[in-house]
Amino acid sequence: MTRHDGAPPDMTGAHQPEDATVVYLPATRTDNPTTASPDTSAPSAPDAGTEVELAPAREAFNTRRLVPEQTRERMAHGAVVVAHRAGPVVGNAARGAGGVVRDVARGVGVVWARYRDNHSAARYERMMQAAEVEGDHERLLEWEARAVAEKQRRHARAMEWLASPLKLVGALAVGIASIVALLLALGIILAIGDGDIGQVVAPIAGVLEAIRWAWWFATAYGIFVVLGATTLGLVYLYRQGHQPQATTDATWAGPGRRAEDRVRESEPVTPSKVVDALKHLGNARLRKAIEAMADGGAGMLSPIVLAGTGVEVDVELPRGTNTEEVKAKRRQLAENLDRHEHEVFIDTSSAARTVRLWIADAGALDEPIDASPLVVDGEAHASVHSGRAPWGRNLRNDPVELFLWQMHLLITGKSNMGKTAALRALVLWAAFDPTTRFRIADLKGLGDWHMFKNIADVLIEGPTDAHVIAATEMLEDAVEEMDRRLQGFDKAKYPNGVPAGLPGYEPLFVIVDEAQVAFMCPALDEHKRPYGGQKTTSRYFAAARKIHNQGRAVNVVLWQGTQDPTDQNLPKMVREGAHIRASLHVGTESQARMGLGENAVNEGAAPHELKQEHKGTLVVTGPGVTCPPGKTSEIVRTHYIGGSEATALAERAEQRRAERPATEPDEQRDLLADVHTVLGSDDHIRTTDVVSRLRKHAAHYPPYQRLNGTTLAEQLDEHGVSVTRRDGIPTVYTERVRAALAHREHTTD
Ligand SMILES: Nc1ncnc2c1ncn2[C@@H]1O[C@H](COP(=O)(O)OP(=O)(O)OP(=O)(O)O)[C@@H](O)[C@H]1O
Repeated sequence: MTRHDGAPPDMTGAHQPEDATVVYLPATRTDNPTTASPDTSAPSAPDAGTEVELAPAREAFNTRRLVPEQTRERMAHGAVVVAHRAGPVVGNAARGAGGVVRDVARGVGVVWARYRDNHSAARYERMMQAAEVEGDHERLLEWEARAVAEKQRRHARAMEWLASPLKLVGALAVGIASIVALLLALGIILAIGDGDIGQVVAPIAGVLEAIRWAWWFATAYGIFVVLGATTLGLVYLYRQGHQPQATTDATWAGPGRRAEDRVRESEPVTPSKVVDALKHLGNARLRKAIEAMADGGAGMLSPIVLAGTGVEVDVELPRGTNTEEVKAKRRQLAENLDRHEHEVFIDTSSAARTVRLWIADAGALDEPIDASPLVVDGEAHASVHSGRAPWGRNLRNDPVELFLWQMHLLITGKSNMGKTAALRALVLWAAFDPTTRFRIADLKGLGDWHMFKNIADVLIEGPTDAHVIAATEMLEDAVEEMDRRLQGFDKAKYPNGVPAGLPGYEPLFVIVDEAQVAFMCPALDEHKRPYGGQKTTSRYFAAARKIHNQGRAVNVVLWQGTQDPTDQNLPKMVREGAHIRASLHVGTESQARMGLGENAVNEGAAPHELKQEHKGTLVVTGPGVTCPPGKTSEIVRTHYIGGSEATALAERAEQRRAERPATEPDEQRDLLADVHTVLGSDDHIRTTDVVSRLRKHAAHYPPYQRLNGTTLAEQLDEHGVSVTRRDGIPTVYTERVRAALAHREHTTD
């Protein structure tokens, strides 16, 4: 427990004579007692303050000497309150009158500001500004919608007012006519009853008399009524201006402060502050239990320790309260600690009935983190089998590295939160391992993955159905490769499974960014099977499932990045198939559950509580992730590797891969002859089917393993075989291959 330096010994209460009843209080009034610094509350010299009795505060002091900070803050508060109350007693009359006038004037300001607030869009503007500053876009949109609705309501009311004078005159005329008729009817009844015709107008005369009297009263005594009403009004204004909120509430007094003008104060997190924040969580049982503690709650806390860009403290909750109650009040707790909600994390500690609070330094999470070691280290090496990919830093600022060997991966998040960058950072690292192979489909196609053009065996870039079809075929080819590996595996020789570095079993990463595009693709193949969708007939879905089920053991893994997960664009079976699951900011808790799984969210993972402005910050869970003790997920602020840095890294990775000792056979195969062989008795076959037959035909010939439909078409073209579309699908015709072979034979003879 730390103490504020420089606190005079008598302020702790320990050295004060027990009969002392006087302390010195600062003369300066502090408007915000909770933020009064210890120095202002701690009197240093008698002449600096006003002498007043403070027995109750002193008593409180003695009972809380174990928490000096807390006590001193309370003293500060007490001092302010007492000094404030003592003001009128010690002040002179002139100062008192001046104060009253000031308070009345301030009251006018308060009432006017309140009126304006209630009758203009000012409140909405203010809330929108606050939401914007906090980056809370959902709240911003909500207030925007409310502002529009309010403007419409006002407009409708103004239009009603325009039509109202006519209506008012009409209503008045009808009202007067009805009253006159009523009075006449009454007069007639009286006249009949009394047998006196003069009574007919008597009720009307009575009413006129009453009006005359009221006029006389108003002219004779109206001045008193006016004086009385004015006095009441002034008293009301004085009370409004006199309330402390009049000076502290920026919205209703003085010129309005814009939310962004407010400087955020990163006050140190002291034990007293934490206890006070817990006490004011709005949980009566917790408050009462803290108040009943002899040490004022200090015993609940572990020492507050520095933890990365914030501090960490364990709180052992009193009996009768539970950790869930505190976790549910995260926003309140954060605000009590002068932090944003996203700057406070509450975990259940391994100790019973104990929560672990991590409280960021105010604004610290908005700062970018350092560059990736991959960028900084010019000599970067990687081994997916034994190494870990540097990804970012956790909230405690410790490096986070992922173990990726034989791991399927899924990254989800709202658009533009950094999903591609986070996924690409891992792929870039893996590319530094020369044994790795990549097949990449970027279903956005804006060049985010273009730097892999010389590294990946397959690179598909684009968002159309044709690109989805190519991506699906890429997955299906990977399934074939997986099957080949499974069937060709020598179980007798390798009883412990595929060893690292086994030729033909190189780590193959099948990567699909923007995978939601594939699931949502409506295209059908010639057999009316859909490429997209979530049914077992869906080709993309089926291939993804197969890789998830069996790929890991033979080093074929699927890494997918997908936007805004839903059951439609990310079917349950596919998301559950990933070993490592990461989520950047998503809109709702149910999306967080889709991204990370039920368990992780049940145990506290909350990517939906990340903020929109925290790009690149994600929650990750899975076996390849090192999590804090007792936790199943970790919050990571990922290193950002931008496009040009990624390009430079990819070039370096290319060089490293080129330095790899040649393991490829010197064998040179005859493409034209091989294509002719695999075409067999077919007249024509789709280009991608030719590729897959070639891969099978010469399974250990790397150039065929790297082929795709486009590169095959290019190479066949060099041999004089043109690939043309049949029903929109690139197709190889046997006749053309045969003709090219004949032509070659003829020309070489
Ligand atoms: N780790 C990071 N730190 C800081 N900023 C980042 C980080 N990652 C991404 N960004 C910012 O977010 C922007 C979007 O990144 P990225 O393209 O990776 O997002 P995305 O989620 O893949 O978007 P979309 O789904 O719309 O394609 C980047 O241009 C960059 O400005």
